[in-house]
Amino acid sequence: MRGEHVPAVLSVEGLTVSIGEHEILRGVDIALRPGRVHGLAGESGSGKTMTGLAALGLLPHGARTGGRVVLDGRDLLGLPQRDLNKVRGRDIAMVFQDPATSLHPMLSVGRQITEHMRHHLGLGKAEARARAVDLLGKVRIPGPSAAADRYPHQFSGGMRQRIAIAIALACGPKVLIADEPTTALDVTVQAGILRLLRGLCDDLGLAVLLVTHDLGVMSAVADEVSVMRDGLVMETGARSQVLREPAHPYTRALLDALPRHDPAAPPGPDGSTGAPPGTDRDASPGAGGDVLPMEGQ
Ligand SMILES: Nc1ncnc2c1ncn2[C@@H]1O[C@H](COP(=O)(O)OP(=O)(O)OP(=O)(O)O)[C@@H](O)[C@H]1O
Repeated sequence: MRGEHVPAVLSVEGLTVSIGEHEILRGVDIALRPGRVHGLAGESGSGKTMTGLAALGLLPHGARTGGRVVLDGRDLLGLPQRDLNKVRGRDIAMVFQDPATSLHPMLSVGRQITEHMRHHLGLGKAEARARAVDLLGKVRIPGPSAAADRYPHQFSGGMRQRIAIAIALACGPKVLIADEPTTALDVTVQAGILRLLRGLCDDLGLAVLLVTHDLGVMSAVADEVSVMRDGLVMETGARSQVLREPAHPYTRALLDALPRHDPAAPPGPDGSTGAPPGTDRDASPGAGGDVLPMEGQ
C-alpha cells in the first residue's frame, strides 16, 4: 500500500514555531502514513530537526507554536504534559544522530529496552525480557539473548544505532522520527541502517519521518520527499517526482550539488540505487551511503 490515499497517522498542519523574534517554522505541512518513509531534506538550519521535535511535542522552552500536529485525531500541541509523556515513546518514538548519546552507558542493552516496556506497557519482567530479545533479533543484532546482557560500549557504532532503534520500537510506536540516523556512522554501515529502517517500515507498518540533509540517503529509502528551506516546505511529493523532476529551483540546486548518480532510482534488491555499487563510495557519505554493502553481511 504505497498510495497517497493511505490515511495519515500523523499530520503536521500549518505548523509555526517561534522563539523570541525568530520564526523557526513558518507553516509546515507534512503527512506521515503507515508503511511509508517520508524524507525531510534541506540545508542546515532549515528547520528539519525542529519539525521532528515538534512532531514529538518536544519544543524548546519558551517556543510559541501555531497550527496542529494531529495523531489519531488528537492535536498534540494542545495536550497537557502528562498526556504528551504517554504519547512519546509509546505512540511516537525518535532515533537520534548519535547512538552514543542516546544510550545509557551504565545499563545493559536489555534493561534499556525493558524499562520502556515496563513503564509504558506495564509488562512483567519475564515478558519484557522476551520481547526485548525478540526486538534485538528484529534489528539484526547477532546473538540477541546474550546481547541483551551486554553494555553499549561492547558494540560497534552501527550496532549501537540498531540498539537505539530497538529501544525506539520497544512499545510498538506507530510513528518513528529518525533524525540523521546514519550521519554519525561510518559510510560502510550506513546502508545497513537505512535498509533496516526501510524493512521495519514495511514489516511493522511504521510511519517514518527520515530527517536528513542528504538527498543521497533520501533516494535510498524514502517514498515521499519534502524539501525545507528557511522554515518552509518548498516542495513535497513522491520521491521519483521530487528528485527526478524537481518543481522548485532550490531542490534543483540541492540535487546539482550531489555527485553524479540517479537520485530517483528505487533501491535494488540489495538496497542499492541506480548507481553501480561502490561508484560513489569515496565521494560523500550521502551519495555513497545507499550503495554500500550491508553491515555485518
Ligand atoms: N533551542 C533553540 N533555541 C533557539 N533557536 C533554535 C533552537 N533550536 C534550533 N534553533 C534554530 O532554529 C532553526 C532551525 O534549526 P533546526 O535544527 O531545526 O535545523 P535543521 O534543518 O535540522 O539543521 P541541521 O541540519 O543543522 O540540524 C535554526 O536557525 C536554529 O538556529
